[in-house]
Formats: sequence, structure tokens, C-alpha cells
Amino acid sequence: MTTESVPATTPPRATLCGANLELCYDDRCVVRGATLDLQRGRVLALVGPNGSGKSTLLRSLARLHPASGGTVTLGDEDAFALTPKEFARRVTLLSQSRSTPGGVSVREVVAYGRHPYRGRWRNTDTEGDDVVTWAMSTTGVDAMAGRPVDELSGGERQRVWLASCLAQRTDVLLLDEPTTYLDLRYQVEILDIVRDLADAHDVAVGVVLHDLDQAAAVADDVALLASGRIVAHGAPGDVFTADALSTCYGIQVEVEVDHVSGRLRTRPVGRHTHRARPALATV
Ligand SMILES: Nc1ncnc2c1ncn2[C@@H]1O[C@H](COP(=O)(O)OP(=O)(O)OP(=O)(O)O)[C@@H](O)[C@H]1O
Repeated sequence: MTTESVPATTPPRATLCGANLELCYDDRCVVRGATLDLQRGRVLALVGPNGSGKSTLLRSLARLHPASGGTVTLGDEDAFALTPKEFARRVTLLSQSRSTPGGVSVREVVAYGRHPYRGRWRNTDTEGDDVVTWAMSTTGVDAMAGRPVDELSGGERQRVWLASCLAQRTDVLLLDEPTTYLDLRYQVEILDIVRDLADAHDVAVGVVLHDLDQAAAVADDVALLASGRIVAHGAPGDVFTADALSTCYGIQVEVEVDHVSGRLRTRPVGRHTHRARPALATV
């Protein structure tokens, strides 16, 4: 999969910023004082334990969760001042769960990503077909274009929804655990696509990931959340320290640099899972 042959469009330059966000469900606030800045051409990974507020924060940046305090700006505009269509041309979110319509084909679901570009009475989206074809081939779902989405596996569906987001051709892409359900190949390929979109297409990416090694590999910056607060923010090498991760996750975590790849590796130490094992006898 490659993003090289994407049809040329010139999205407006923008960054998406959340400043001092306070996010609540009824009277229970689950995120406090969160400030984040998604920059064009950069990948920001949100990491942290279950329930620390990552998805809620991402959804608030996508205008899907109203903030009780703080602001969300896109470029120099208040994100909430834009019409839904204007916002959808610039920001898209791949959420953790999407309802899958019965009997609708893969191509139709991917084409749904073009909704911000369609006129009410006539089709004004002249590049739509090319973009949909590109998005399907980039995510490897082109061979299943005519199949009903509700008959696909979890990983296949995940790639179809990602294709639908890519078809939206936004300059900000928000992804909530995009590698969940995916086999090894597609985990790597989705992260490669994310990196390509930032490097070659100047897209600003915000991505929630549980796999810290994946986050270190793909992200320029990481924000580590714990109990609704951003407790560390910066380059993965600065944020992913053994102390910070051990405190945050409540388990001993070791951090090392892989000698071959030069990449950061994190190793949670369990009572059984990371014990040194006796070498297998050779036959
Ligand atoms: N619809 C909801 N109503 C009430 N509370 C919610 C709702 N959704 C999430 N929460 C609560 O908000 C807090 C943050 O949840 P959120 O899903 O943002 O965390 P997360 O870091 O993305 O978690 P995970 O890693 O498990 O996906 C949690 O305590 C959760 O129970």
C-alpha cells in the first residue's frame, strides 16, 4: 500500500488545538486542563491507561464531545464556529466503533467520506471517484469493493472505515486505536500510511495507541495521560521513561533502545510473562 498516487488537492493550512480542555460526562469530569496542538506534517500519539481520557479528548477535538471548559481552534478559527461541512472537509475521526450498515457495499461506505464535497442537488464532487479508488487501494480494500460491509471481518471493516476517512481528504486525521483488530501486516501498513500522510501530504495526525512501541515508532510527539491529565508531553524518548511509565501504568516497565533498529522498546515486567526462560534443548 502506498499513498504516492493520491489525487492532488490543496487543503488549507491548519492546525487543530485544544487549550485547557475540561471534559465531563454529566457532573463527572474525566479530563482536566488538557492542552494539545496537532501540527501539519506531524504525528501526535495519545497514550495512557484504560479510562485515562484519551478517546474523550480525541472526540472533543473532533467536536463530538462538548467541552465544559477551554477551547478548540482550527487554524485561527473557533472550531465550533465552522459549519459541519466546513469542519468535515478539514477534520475527520476514525472512532473505535462505528455502526456497520446492512447491505451497503465497501465502495459505498468509502464514498460516504466524500459527503462534505457533495452539493445538495447535483454532484459537484468531480474528483470523488478517483479519491475513493485511491483510498480503497491505499488501505488494501479494493479487491472487496462490491462486498457488503456487514459481511466483513473486524479487521477488514476497520480498513474500510479508515478508507472512508482518507476519502474525506482532510488536513487533520484523528484515529482512535486504528490498529485494533488488525493482523501484523495491516498494523504495520496502517502505521506506515499514517507516517506517509504526515510526511508526504502534510496531514496533522492525532492517534490513540495502546502499544507504546508503535507509538514510539510512528509519532513525533506523544502525550501521556493519567487520570484525565496530560502528565507528560514531548518526544517519545523524553516521555517514555521507566519511571513515568511505571508510575502511570502501576506496573514495572523497562525501557531500552533496540540495538539494530535504534528504536525505543518498552517492556512491562510481569510475574510470568517476561521471566527469562531456559534455553530449548537442541535436537
Ligand atoms: N458515555 C460515557 N458516559 C459516562 N462516562 C464515560 C462515557 N464514556 C467514557 N466515560 C468515562 O470517562 C473516562 C474516560 O474514558 P475514555 O474512553 O476517554 O478513556 P480512554 O483512555 O480512551 O480508555 P480506553 O483506553 O479504555 O479506551 C472513563 O472513566 C470512562 O468510564
